[in-house]
Amino acid sequence: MRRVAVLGATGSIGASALDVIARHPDRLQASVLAAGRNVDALLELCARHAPAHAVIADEARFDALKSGLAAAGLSTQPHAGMAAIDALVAGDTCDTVVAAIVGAAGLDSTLAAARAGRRIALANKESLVLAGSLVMAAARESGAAIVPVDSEHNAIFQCLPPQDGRAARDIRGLRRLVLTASGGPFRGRTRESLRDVTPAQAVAHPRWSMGPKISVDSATLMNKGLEVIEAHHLFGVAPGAIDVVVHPQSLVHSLVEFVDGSTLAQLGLPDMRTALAVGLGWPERLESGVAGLDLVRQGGRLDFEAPDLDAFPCLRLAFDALRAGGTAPAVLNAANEVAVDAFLSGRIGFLDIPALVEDALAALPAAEAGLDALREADGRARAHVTFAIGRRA
Ligand SMILES: NC(=O)C1=CN([C@@H]2O[C@H](COP(=O)(O)OP(=O)(O)OC[C@H]3O[C@@H](n4cnc5c(N)ncnc54)[C@H](OP(=O)(O)O)[C@@H]3O)[C@@H](O)[C@H]2O)C=CC1
Ligand SMILES: CC(=O)[C@@H](O)[C@H](O)COP(=O)(O)O
Ligand SMILES: [Mn+2]
Repeated sequence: MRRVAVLGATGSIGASALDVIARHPDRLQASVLAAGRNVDALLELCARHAPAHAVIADEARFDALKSGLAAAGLSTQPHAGMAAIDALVAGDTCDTVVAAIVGAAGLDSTLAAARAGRRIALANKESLVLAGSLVMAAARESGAAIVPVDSEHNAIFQCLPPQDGRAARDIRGLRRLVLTASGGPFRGRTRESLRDVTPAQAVAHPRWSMGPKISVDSATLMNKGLEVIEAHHLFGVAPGAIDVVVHPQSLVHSLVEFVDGSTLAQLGLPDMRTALAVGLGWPERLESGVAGLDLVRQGGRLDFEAPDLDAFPCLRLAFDALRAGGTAPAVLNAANEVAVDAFLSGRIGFLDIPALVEDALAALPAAEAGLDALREADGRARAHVTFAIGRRA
């Protein structure tokens, strides 16, 4: 029996992970559920999955969690605070961790899981963007297997022969990785036409149902930029050997090209339960609830086009940050998180997102990247963008 800690249980990935887990009561058990602030949703999940532990990151909500569990007659142990999540992940409560907290807030628990040698089904791409070298080094040292569940990286993981259950690195004969991008809700639009788009329009992803932050990232193409950096760390591939192609149907989840001219791809319906079944079951294949792919019924065509870096400069900014190295990806990520939050709450416009990220990267030059320096760069980028937004108001 694999005991699984689902971090970000109340979110979109959390729901997909718990759906797959519930299909395999003989093999998988949700032993820890962790959420940020949504106590009611967490209590509902506890009633359905009966985990041994439940954590709410917002400490002010501990009493609500505790009394809710007691009122429901559940024996689940309540905890509060981010440190409690890290301690549970590192302790004897689980052997597998679904890392699905959104944003840089997921870094500490991902690192805790990597240091503790857990099998990690990794959705929280921001932890790799912020501190990829450190997370990967910690996993190598402890023996933790990282199985990427971000759909593109999961596709590449399936196309490459995994090494000891880990994402393959230093792959002989590899020419390049090709990440597919849906193009988001604004594919085909000019930069100028994006000036007044609303948060509701930006989160209306054409193919995937996801949380608000990653949906906006898909709309700006920052999601693909973050994924390029994620792929660099997971698979040890240089930025010049990672390409992005827009594929609006989101059926080809990514491709791997070899020096002999072969290209391997993984295809499937756009449903994250497939990637999570791979992450939770590997090397076994688990039934996920996702139907097979009928290419004729899906419209009978697969389209591909180049990304428009003029309308969507975030992808270029991410490549620039990866090439600059050091603290630059941490600055990119933190600036983007603050800008996306401001966009979602109506304080800035859509085109301000790339402008603010570019400004932060220019203002905070890349420095050497130890964990303390990365945290400091993250904090300085947040302060810089928050100040810049305040000045505009
Ligand atoms: N959704 C998808 O299909 C995909 C997502 N990903 C990645 O997976 C991650 C999660 O995305 P998604 O599920 O869409 O996001 P959601 O917004 O749907 O969910 C986010 C989850 O994180 C929790 N959370 C937020 N802050 C904290 C915190 N400080 N401590 C603990 N938990 C916290 C939220 O809890 P609460 O709501 O209770 O506050 C919620 O459970 C992101 O990194 C994203 O990039 C990658 C590929 C695909
Ligand atoms: C499901 C998943 O992995 C998302 O990261 C998805 O890729 C977002 O779609 P975009 O290709 O539009 O960024
Ligand atoms: Mn993805």
